[in-house]
Amino acid sequence: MAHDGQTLPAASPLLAGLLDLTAQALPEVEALLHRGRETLRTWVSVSGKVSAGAMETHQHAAHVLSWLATYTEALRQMQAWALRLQADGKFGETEALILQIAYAEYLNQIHGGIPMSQGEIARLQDLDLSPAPCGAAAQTLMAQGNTAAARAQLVALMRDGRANATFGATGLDEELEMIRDQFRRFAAEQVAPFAHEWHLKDELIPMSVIDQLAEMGVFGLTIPEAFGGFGLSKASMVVVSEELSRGYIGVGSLGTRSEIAAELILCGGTPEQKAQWLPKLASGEILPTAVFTEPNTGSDLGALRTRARRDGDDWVISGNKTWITHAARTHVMTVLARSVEGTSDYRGLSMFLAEKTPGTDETPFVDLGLSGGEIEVLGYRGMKEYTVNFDDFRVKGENLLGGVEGQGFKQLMQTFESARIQTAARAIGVAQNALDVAMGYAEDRKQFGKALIEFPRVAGKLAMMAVEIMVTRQLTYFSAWQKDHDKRCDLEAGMAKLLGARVAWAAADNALQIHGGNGFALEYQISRILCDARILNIFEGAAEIQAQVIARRLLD
Ligand SMILES: Cc1cc2nc3c(=O)[nH]c(=O)nc-3n(C[C@H](O)[C@H](O)[C@H](O)COP(=O)(O)OP(=O)(O)OC[C@H]3O[C@@H](n4cnc5c(N)ncnc54)[C@H](O)[C@@H]3O)c2cc1C
Repeated sequence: MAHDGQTLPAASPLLAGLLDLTAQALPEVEALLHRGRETLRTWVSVSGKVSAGAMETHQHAAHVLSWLATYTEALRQMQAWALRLQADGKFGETEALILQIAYAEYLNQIHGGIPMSQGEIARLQDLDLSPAPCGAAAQTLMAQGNTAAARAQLVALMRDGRANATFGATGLDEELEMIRDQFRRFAAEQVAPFAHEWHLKDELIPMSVIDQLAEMGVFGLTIPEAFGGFGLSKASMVVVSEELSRGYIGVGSLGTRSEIAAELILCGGTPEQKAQWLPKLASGEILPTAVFTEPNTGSDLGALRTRARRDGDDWVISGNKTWITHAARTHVMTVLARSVEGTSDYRGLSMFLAEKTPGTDETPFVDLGLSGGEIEVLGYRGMKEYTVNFDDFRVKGENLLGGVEGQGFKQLMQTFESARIQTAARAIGVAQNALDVAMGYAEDRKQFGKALIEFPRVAGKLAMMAVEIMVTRQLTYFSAWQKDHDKRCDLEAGMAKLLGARVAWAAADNALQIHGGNGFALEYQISRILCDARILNIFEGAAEIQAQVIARRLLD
């Protein structure tokens, strides 16, 4: 039944006039953000410009601002989602409870402290914003929105709706939901039953799975039709990544490298490079890998030291790279290396499309000038990570991306929006996977004569997972929508990734807690999901770097 936010049965935990309350609370948060931004601006400005040194001195405050901005955007998108659903007659009780709990919880956290990580709380006083005035609507939401009764009712509805793909309508159109169904079925049948064994045995995802994904068009989803792709939206890429990651993060991440390589070539490649590489990337005939990080250079990529020098028509690359995912099977490496003599910053970097002979698990590297080995890891297995050493490794002259030197860092930055949206989608998938298994366990396991899900502390965890998953979804879908409409979305994509990583980790940790001792047993899937969730805060811009980038953009 559609819920109009005005009329309610007497015993409902829903607040009367919910959409009016949220509409009134939102501008207050926006005003708070505005004040915080101006405060930070005065702290970090030197001669009217943002000073990098001052930003570092005030790093904690800057990151508080980033989290405040992320929560503000999340609440804005939740309101927009609710209004769209209401207009379509789809704003039911589940969606209303999710909106209400999200607003209540995030408003309370904004005023009481936002967890940036477990031990680091973003407080308004860090931006000289305390005490913040709060209107009647916000006060009502904060006091009566996220109640035990609201969480219990949401979980009751979730139990009734377990067959549904998502808890609460996503607000996406029918075509995207059909894509979701297709990939959800695939993940449930071909991925989820095997993922834990691949993880425990540290095996590469079978090529048969990759071949099926290629047939389903995963690698060419967003590549234009003119280059052999499907030319679909980034929103479709989000839905596919969500559902594949819900089966297993390794499978949901197979497309990441293709997405990065395709974006690099689409944005920065010559017409010949586009014609040569894009159709093969789209079909999955070639699997790319991203080769950026070095043992001494991770977050500060601009400082990397791997060298590329001209030798006749060719380039010759020397240096050590690390943490290269799926490096064994790859056919082409997008390598960031320093080609401009006498430089030590991002301006001297160039991007190369370095061809590699695909290796095997036993012999990952067979080409002359290329060596390396597997890095054993906690989670995010299935593609494996490798050190890759270049020792006078030859790359054809025509494989310098765009045919111009010194553009590599800029070219890479152009891929950040898509890569971060895709990583946020992976985080949603992992969080949803955690919720799925936790809910199943909490239904089946009995203590004190009842199913665990009957206990408020257990149900409350499940409710908060569902709420935060929807919040991250809406932020991610918004970023994808912006991207699909040619609007700049680095800020929103960064926020979605930042929040998504925290939400996935919290969901996995709480899901493990619901499993009690069994959650600690390798045999149970949740042990894997916890390890898989942990990576999301590290790669594609570590949480601290993401917050730094967001803060810097907020001051533009
Ligand atoms: C499983 C896995 C897969 C990966 N796959 C790939 C891949 O395919 N290709 C590739 O090129 N790379 C890959 N990476 C590398 C990944 O991108 C880096 O690990 C990441 O960029 C962080 O770099 P780092 O590990 O060197 O950490 P560091 O840069 O050393 O950072 C360590 C910590 O310090 C913090 N920190 C650093 N600088 C600052 C600052 N200025 N202010 C505040 N805090 C700061 C960071 O946020 C982090 O918490 C992968 C990594 C992992 C673990």
